[in-house]
Amino acid sequence: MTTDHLQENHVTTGATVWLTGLPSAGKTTIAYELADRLRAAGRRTEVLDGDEIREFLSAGLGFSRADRHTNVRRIGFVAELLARNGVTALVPVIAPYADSREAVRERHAEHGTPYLEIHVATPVEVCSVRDVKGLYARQAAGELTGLTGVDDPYEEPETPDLRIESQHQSVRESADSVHALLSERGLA
Ligand SMILES: Nc1ncnc2c1ncn2[C@@H]1O[C@H](COP(=O)(O)OS(=O)(=O)O)[C@@H](OP(=O)(O)O)[C@H]1O
Ligand SMILES: Nc1ncnc2c1ncn2[C@@H]1O[C@H](COP(=O)(O)OP(=O)(O)O)[C@@H](O)[C@H]1O
Repeated sequence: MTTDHLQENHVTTGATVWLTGLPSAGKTTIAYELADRLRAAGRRTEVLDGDEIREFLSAGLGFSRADRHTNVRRIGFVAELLARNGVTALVPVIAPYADSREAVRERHAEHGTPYLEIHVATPVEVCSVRDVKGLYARQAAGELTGLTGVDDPYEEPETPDLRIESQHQSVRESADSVHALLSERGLA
């Protein structure tokens, strides 16, 4: 018996798509828009939402460098497991430190699992106006410290697979560009 029928018009390879960027950059919005499309096309897809992960898998972790590193590595571990088993894992998580992102990339490489890094590169000036969760306002009011991109580091990816300037695009266009990249790589 051959497995040719599995290959015909049907992508069976999973992948991790990590959307990194500042709070309010557009990571979550793009991830859910893309998830809808991939599911409509019959792909198995999961969004590993940062807030949900922090409620369950990473309960108790804060926003220190060490805690963020632990959080990102845990999420990377789960994403790789999903991706290795045919799921497209979409990860809208800040991941502010280059070494944490590199650890996740290496883990995927060790297992031969496809990994794409998307930098949602919306400038802090735009993010702070969007301020979806009111974090920038709280930081400005002195009610919060250690906000990524304001008074906590964000190490920009130097060579992402794709950079999105969401301030110049609609949500649809941003999701299109990630979808196109997945298709180009034979992953959608
Ligand atoms: N101090 C500080 N800095 C940054 N972000 C903060 C902070 N406090 C709370 N939040 C909210 O938590 C979300 C970031 O957590 P993540 O698990 O996605 O990111 S990471 O651990 O920093 O990689 C992040 O979600 P997004 O806004 O979707 O990026 C914030 O809503
Ligand atoms: N091209 C775009 N891509 C993604 N979000 C956009 C875009 N243009 C405007 N937005 C808006 O920016 C906000 C981004 O919020 P969110 O996705 O929660 O950000 P993050 O997950 O990065 O914190 C949403 O209100 C969304 O509608």
